[in-house]
Amino acid sequence: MLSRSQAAFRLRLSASRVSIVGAARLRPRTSLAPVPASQFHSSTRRHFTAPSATLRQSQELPKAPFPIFTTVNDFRTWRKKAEKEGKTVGFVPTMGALHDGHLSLVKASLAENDLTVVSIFVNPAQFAPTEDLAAYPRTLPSDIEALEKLAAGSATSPSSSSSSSSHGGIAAIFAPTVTEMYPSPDGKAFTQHVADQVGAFVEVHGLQHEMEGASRPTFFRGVATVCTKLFHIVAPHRAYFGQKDIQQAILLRRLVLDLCFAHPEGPEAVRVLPTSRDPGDGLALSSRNAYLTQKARPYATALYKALQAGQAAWEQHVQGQGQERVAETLRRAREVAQQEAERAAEDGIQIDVLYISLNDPISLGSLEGATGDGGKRGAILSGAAMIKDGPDGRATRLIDNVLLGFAM
Ligand SMILES: Nc1ncnc2c1ncn2[C@@H]1O[C@H](COP(=O)(O)OP(=O)(O)OP(=O)(O)O)[C@@H](O)[C@H]1O
Ligand SMILES: CC(C)(CO)[C@@H](O)C(=O)[O-]
Ligand code: BAL
Repeated sequence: MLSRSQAAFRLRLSASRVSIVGAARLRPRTSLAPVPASQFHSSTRRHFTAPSATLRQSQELPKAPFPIFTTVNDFRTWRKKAEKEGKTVGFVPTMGALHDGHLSLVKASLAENDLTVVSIFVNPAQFAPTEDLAAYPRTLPSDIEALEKLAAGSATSPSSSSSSSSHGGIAAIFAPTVTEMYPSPDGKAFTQHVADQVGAFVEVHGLQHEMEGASRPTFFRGVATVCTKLFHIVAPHRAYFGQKDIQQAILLRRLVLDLCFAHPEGPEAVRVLPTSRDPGDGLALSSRNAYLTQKARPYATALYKALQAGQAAWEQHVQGQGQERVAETLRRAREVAQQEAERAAEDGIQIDVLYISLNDPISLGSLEGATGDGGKRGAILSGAAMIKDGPDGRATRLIDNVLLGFAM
């Protein structure tokens, strides 16, 4: 948790204009329509104003007062300067399409660090070939705008001309290309087919196939791999993640512990912030919520309602035997999920609950039917659901969780 004293850094305002370092094909987008990952950006141009057609288009990008680096080398040059100046660096890895949940992580980083780096990279390695890599929202201009607004709100004093200086603490965006993150000396394009991949990949055994991992078997391999790369490149003192992706956070803490990462500085430096929710109905904010139709949106809270019902059962059964409490928690959550799915179906909205699971917060092992202490050190009640507007509608995959009897 952040202490007040840690939050007391004086943040500095930079008046410099946007500089997209190493960026070429950034293009303004006004909707969430899909853009192929390869089109997002490429290679080596050094200045925003370079006279290529694609760069001219990119002048419509909001004028951000922090640099946007697309190459590892350019980013490292900046990072070395920050190091020399003795600045602490907080890091918020994202896949873009920023919402208030992401911004809550940025705010936490601003409060604890001199400089904050945000990465925006839709990581192909964590998407199975059947998943939504191509359709994933890519909204760089509005992401920059959101960060700029946030920074302007938190700026407290004018900056120096230091090259690692920041605007309200937001110092840099790292938005690399796929080839920058997955270099290919043999010239082969990155493949999402794990069996055909060549090169170094990172796995966290025992944690990567539970819960979400059962439903997305190669997901955490992709996350651990990209976060290893990002941690090496950004070299943050602290990194910020959301509870919404609780398994990811737990697995990354274990990765940092087991592989002796110096940056972030140990598992506790992997900060986990509470899930930001829609203030109206509690739906967990998620970039994928943009896929929901207007008609489906009110039903998207089915999972959260189910988890809340499970949480209430957990709290009511404090005196029960471990297994009784576990069973009742799951029974209630699944019952409400079923009721919510039936209610949605009456209105033509299809909800498929992929799993509702109760797991140990350290081993991530399932507590269901287990002979252990039935959640004495707390439990994660989590789930995933597909929601579809009509039989031919596009499916939106939602996840959510509540923490029972422990905090991150
Ligand atoms: N509602 C939220 N509250 C707090 N943190 C969040 C929330 N949603 C996402 N995050 C965190 O933001 C970081 C980047 O997540 P990501 O860019 O994948 O966004 P997302 O909304 O989770 O997208 P997706 O639709 O892919 O699940 C992760 O650490 C994630 O846990
Ligand atoms: C951590 C992450 C940025 C890695 O791609 C992603 O899994 C996410 O956004 O949660
Ligand atoms: N935050 C989770 C990213 C993903 O679903 O790929």
